[in-house]
Order: sequence, then C-alpha cells, then structure tokens
Amino acid sequence: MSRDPLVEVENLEKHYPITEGLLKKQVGTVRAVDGVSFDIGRGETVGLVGESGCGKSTAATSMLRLEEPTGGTVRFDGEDITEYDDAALKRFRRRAQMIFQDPSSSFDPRMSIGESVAEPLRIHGLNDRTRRRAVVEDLLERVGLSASDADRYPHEFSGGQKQRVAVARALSVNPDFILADEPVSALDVSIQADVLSLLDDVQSEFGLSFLLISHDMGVVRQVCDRVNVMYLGEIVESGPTEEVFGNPQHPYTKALLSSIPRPDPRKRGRGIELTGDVPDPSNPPDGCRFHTRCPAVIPPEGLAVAQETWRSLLDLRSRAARGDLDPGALADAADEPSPTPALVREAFDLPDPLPDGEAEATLAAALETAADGDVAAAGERLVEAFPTPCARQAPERRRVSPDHEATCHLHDPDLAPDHGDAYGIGVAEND
Ligand SMILES: Nc1ncnc2c1ncn2[C@@H]1O[C@H](COP(=O)(O)OP(=O)(O)OP(=O)(O)O)[C@@H](O)[C@H]1O
Repeated sequence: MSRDPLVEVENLEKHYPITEGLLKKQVGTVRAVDGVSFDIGRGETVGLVGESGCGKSTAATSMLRLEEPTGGTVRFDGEDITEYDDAALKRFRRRAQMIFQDPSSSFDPRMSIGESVAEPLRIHGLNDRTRRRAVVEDLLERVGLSASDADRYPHEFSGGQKQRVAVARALSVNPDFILADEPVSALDVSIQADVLSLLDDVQSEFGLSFLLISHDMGVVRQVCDRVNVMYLGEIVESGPTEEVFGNPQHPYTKALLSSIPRPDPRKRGRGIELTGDVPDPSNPPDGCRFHTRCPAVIPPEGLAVAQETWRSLLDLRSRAARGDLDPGALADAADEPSPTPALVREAFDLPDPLPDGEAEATLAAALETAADGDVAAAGERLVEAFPTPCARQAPERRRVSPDHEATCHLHDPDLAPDHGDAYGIGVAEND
C-alpha cells in the first residue's frame, strides 16, 4: 500500500439552491457538502463516516460527477476530473466504479445476473459474447458465487448474494477505484461481516483504492486503513483508523465511537449521548457546527459548574435566543401560562441554585425575564453572560500527529489551555 494518492479531493462543495414559487426564486442554499478535502492512496481503503444527513452520499456522487459539484476539485491519477469533457468522463467512469446501498434496486429484474454483470463490459466495448461470458463466470466465482449463477435472475438471490453480484459487476471493467456507499447497511447483520470481508479480499487481490461510506464506525473499523469523520458537510477528524479509534480527538468522533456496542459489558464505558438531530444544512450553526450538540463546548473563563450543567445552560441559551420557551414545548403536561423558573430549570436539568454564585444570579435574572414574557431578552442576556468561542468562530483543522488531524477549538492552546486536557484531548500546536 502506498500513500501516493490516486484520488485527491480538495475543497469539494455541493450546494443545492432552495427555490420558491413559479419563478423558482432562490430563497436559500442547502450546504450539503461544504469544503471537504481528503485523499485516497493507491491500494488504500478509506472510510467516510457520519450520521445520516451529514452529506456523505452527496460527497460520493459529486466526487464521481454523477452530479456536478458546485466547487472544489477532484484529481484522479493526477488529472482534474471536474474539467473532463464527456469522452474523458466516460473513460474515467470505467476506472471508478460505485456500489450502492440497496442491492435489490441495483439490478434490472428482467435481466439475468450474467447479463447485469456483463453490462459495463458491453458499454465499454467488449462485443464478443463468448469472452464476456467467460469474464462473468470468472468474476462470479471470485466473489464466492458459482459460474452457473450467471443464468439465474435477481429474485433468486438473497441480499448478501446480490451485493456480491454488485461487486462482480463493479470489478468487470477492471477499475482502479471503487466507491461503496453504505454497502452493507441494507443487509442482515449476520451477513454484513461476510460482505465486508469480501470487499477487503477483493481490494487486496485487485490492488484497488476503495472509499467506503458508512454511518457505522464498526463497519469502517473492519476494513479501512484511514477514516474521515464528517459532520454537517465538513470533515471534523481524519487519520489512520487505529489512531482515530484508539485516540479520538474530536468530541463528535468520541460520541460516534461510544455508540458502537461493545461485546464485553465489563468494558462498557460511560456512553456519550448525542442528543438532538443533525442541524439543518441550509442554516448551519455559527462557529463550530457541532457546538449545538457538543458535550465538550469550551465554557467561559471562571465558570464553576460541571460540564453537563454548562451544556444545559447552552441548550437553554439557544432555545431562549430563538424565543422558544413555550411551556407546552418544555414539558408535555405543563399547564403553566408562562415558562416559570422552576419549569425551565426542570426541563433543562439545571440545579437550583447553580454552584457558581455569579452564574446563578445571571440565570435567575434571565429566568425572571422569561417568566415575565420577554423570552428573547432573556436569551440575549444569557448569550452575553455565557460566551463561548465554539459558537463564535469556526475552528481550524489542526494536526494532532503527522497523519492525524482534527477541527476543534479544544486543540487551540489559546482558546482551551486546560479544557482539552480535562476532556481527555491532547492540546497540540499546529506546525
Ligand atoms: N437534491 C437535493 N436537493 C436539496 N437538498 C439535498 C439534495 N440531496 C441531498 N440534500 C440534502 O443534503 C444533505 C446531505 O444529504 P446526503 O444524502 O448526502 O447525506 P448522507 O450523509 O448521505 O445521509 P444518508 O445516509 O441518510 O443518505 C441532507 O440534508 C439532504 O436533505
């Protein structure tokens, strides 16, 4: 394996316009992929992992130009494919194949498996039927099926077998690169490992470069040499799989890792719960995009409350700033006409009083203001009294070790001199 990149993705962007009315006036932008950079070495398997909706599939289709990126470059074997004309694109498509999530919809039910596997060969000019058949039979055997399966039809195969056929079809044109988008998530858990190990075998046997897209850290761990963690259109951490799993540096990565079930219950640590949905990519949060859900947001200097209480204060801060402290929304059975201080403290799990006297005075005053009906003013007061760099400025991508990078303020020694250590994150200088 070499790190000489076959694929270099730089600042890739895919923004979708949001339009309204008959004239399709643009009223906003979905920033599905928002400046993503990574590369894939020759013979390397790289993972792109993140929750549903973070932009993984859009990154995949844009980097293969199945849809046009709105910005950035993708270099393949040294050439910028975003500049390719149709003929060059067709040649590129032969070298870069894709495997999709749902094997059931990947095949035409009226075509035999042999015809489906042979289709890319036919499109790319292998007209000799006998030779096509020989290639297909060989490929089916290589992916663990038998040559005679060529005459059977998709409905005769299980999901796992169909995914094997999809691998055979991708291999038929002898590609250099395969992009697999959630290749096992539609399959029964019991056969996921078999298909992953097939991908692993095929990758080493054919010396392919591989990009594996998955929401599941466990899947990525099984086959990837390197991993990129994606959140809301951006990559927040990247590095060798062993390092990212052994020494995760971004709170989001930590949260994803803690959601992997561990077989040994004695080793089960305290899971980091990721609450709330991924925010809307048409209106991403200011500052660090993860700050609205991050369990490790940097607190204001001198604030003497537990990290969980600080997280609760932040949740209250943003809800109030949005004017969203309706008693009914705070508690199902609330019959209060206004968000009373007690109701708000209970809904946000805030102790009464806070252990920090100054913070308590600010909170109590803000809660009174909200109870009197001016929720927005309460929000403003909280925003002013409890500032954090995480909500104010976007973090830089910083190097943690030669090949491991993370994009988090906890690595900025000016912003988080001690907090990174407190959260188990080594603070590193960017060099
Ligand atoms: N054609 C489109 N027009 C507008 N928004 C889109 C379009 N396609 C995707 N999006 C939005 O872009 C964001 C990223 O979607 P994408 O499918 O790439 O995420 P994902 O991480 O692959 O999630 P999943 O695994 O659920 O597919 C989502 O908010 C989605 O709603």
